[in-house]
Amino acid sequence: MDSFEYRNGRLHCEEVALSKVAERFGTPVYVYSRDAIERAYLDYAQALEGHDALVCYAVKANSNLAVLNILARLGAGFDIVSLGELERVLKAGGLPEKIVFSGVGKQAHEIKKALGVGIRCFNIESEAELERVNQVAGECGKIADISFRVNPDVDAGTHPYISTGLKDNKFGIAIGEAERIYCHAASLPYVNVVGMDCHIGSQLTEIAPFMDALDRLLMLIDQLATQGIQIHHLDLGGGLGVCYTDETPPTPQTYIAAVLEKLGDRPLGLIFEPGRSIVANAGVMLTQVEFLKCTEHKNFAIIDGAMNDLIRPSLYSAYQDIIPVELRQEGEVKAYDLVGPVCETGDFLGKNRELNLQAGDLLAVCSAGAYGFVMSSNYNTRPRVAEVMIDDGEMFAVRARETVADLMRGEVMLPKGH
Ligand SMILES: Cc1ncc(COP(=O)(O)O)c(C=O)c1O
Ligand SMILES: N[C@@H](CCCC[NH3+])C(=O)O
Repeated sequence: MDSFEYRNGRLHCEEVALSKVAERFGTPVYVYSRDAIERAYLDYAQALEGHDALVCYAVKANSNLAVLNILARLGAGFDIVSLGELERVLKAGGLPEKIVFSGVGKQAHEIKKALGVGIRCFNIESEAELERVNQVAGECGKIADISFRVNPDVDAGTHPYISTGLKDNKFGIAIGEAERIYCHAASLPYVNVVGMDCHIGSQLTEIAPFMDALDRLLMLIDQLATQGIQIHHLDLGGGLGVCYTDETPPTPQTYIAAVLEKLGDRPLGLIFEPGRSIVANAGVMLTQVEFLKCTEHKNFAIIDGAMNDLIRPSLYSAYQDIIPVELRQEGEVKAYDLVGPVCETGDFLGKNRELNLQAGDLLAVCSAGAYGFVMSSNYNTRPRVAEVMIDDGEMFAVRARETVADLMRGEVMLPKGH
């Protein structure tokens, strides 16, 4: 979290004191650093310089238009999984020819729109989906460039809920069936086989699983060549982990160097789809302590942020650092469970955290730039929070806080007499 540091005991995002952000926009609020996003993207782009390669940011990690626009201006491509994400990327200035479309359940209208704007490639995840893409493309009078997401059956060594490359997972086509399915695709009139992709899971902290998957895919690519099927690009998905607490994931440079070494002089284009490693540590969520509730058994700090604002701790038991926005000299450090106002026992952002707290204190939940706001909900009729971008010492509201009226928009009561 290089962009977030204490200056004279006050947590800053670059030159901006986070207490000022809370004062102006209220809490809870997500705060992102443009500089951190750019540096994380450039780590990938620079490591790939001189190669036929594209970095397609995984929009699902953080789809705020300002985030997408910052990346589009740097020339990034995008990995999307829905029509909504496609519309966002186009609105943010992303180029269709740099978009890859992933996901297990692409609907006909989504495929049609993506074909219409001319995306680069459909990452197909099943034979049924292949048939659908072929049919829709035929109806539109187009030929769709496709890749198959191959499930290499490797253990990514990550949390089971975010592991995707095992044969029990719903994602991709089984590696054992890939040759047959590729041959079938090659016989269809409205698809053009151009690539192969995989994504074995998220928050990987070792290179080995990526390399295992790569070995298996390269063998498959060679096997397909003997059938006359040429693979032009290999898309290795996302998945590179970040440091939430004490993890030491490989840097993009180390990971990419290992990939390039293994590829040698094969004439293969490369695509990466990083999400978390671009935005996680470029953001925090600020929350305020409402009450302290201390008993002889337990100390609770009841905060205004909840599981609906940031669900990772409740959903995956994920650990994210929670640190004070202003360091306090007086008072006493105690172990607190940091719990929100939502009516669920599972509503916590952190447990057993050693903190020196008073009601009214501001806290920053760290590494919240990825899978934070995007996974938030309106549970308990809680409006989704604001998002703020820090750029060059200035704060910009890049998403306004929802109002309760926003939440009721579109709802109607039954008419009288019913
Ligand atoms: C197909 C695909 N690509 C890319 C990503 C982004 O992954 P990460 O945020 O771990 O880089 C995901 C999510 O895990 C995904 O499912
Ligand atoms: N949402 C997950 C990661 C899933 C990645 C989606 N393919 C997380 O918060 O860690």
